[in-house]
Amino acid sequence: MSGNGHPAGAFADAFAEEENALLRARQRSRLAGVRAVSPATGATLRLLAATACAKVVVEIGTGLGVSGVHLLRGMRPDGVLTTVDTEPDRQQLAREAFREAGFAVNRARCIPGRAADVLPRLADGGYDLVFCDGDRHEYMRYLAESLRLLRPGGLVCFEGVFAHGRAMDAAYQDTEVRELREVLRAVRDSDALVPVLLPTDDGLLCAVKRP
Ligand SMILES: C[S@@+](CC[C@H](N)C(=O)[O-])C[C@H]1O[C@@H](n2cnc3c(N)ncnc32)[C@H](O)[C@@H]1O
Repeated sequence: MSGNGHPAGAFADAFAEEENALLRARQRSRLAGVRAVSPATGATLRLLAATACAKVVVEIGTGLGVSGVHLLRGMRPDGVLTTVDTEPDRQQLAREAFREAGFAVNRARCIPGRAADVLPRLADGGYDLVFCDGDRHEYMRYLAESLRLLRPGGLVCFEGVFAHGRAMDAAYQDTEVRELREVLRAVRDSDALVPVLLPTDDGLLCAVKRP
């Protein structure tokens, strides 16, 4: 059963049929207690990276590399993934996953640190896709940075916006849920973005920056 507990989600995960390097990275994530994107979410990221012919992608929240392998699979063969995480030990294992998946070392640039410190150092308007899977409390900040980082026609994606069903249940009013609702509203209502909320696993909010 997939993370959202729906049989259709489990079917979509099985359809994604992950390779051995991904299965190993997923297993290492599980053992380390780090939540990785579901197979269907990974396949969605791969498709979006391919659709955008992505050459330069930013990921916030490297984890142990599951989403990174999916993104790299969809990107152009000369594309570079810049991936940020506060935990260098996790990034070391992510590098291992990229290597096992057959990607040359220069395809991924792992930057240790807090996204709020690292993102302002990245160049304006040059990125094809920004994938946000770091600190849920910082998603509004990631949105502002993404609008600056993305080229016209580039994509931003936020993982986990359902907060395991809490975001859509008015009974929940904790800070994280309120902040996620704020991101959902901001993306939906932005004149600069064309949004969609995909019900894969824990909710993947995506938007294209208007040219
Ligand atoms: C859900 S995991 C990422 C999983 C990964 N995207 C995958 O699917 O394999 C979230 C990661 O974000 C990192 N993180 C948390 N707060 C962060 C921050 N403020 N800046 C950068 N990374 C952060 C955590 O260390 C953790 O590895």
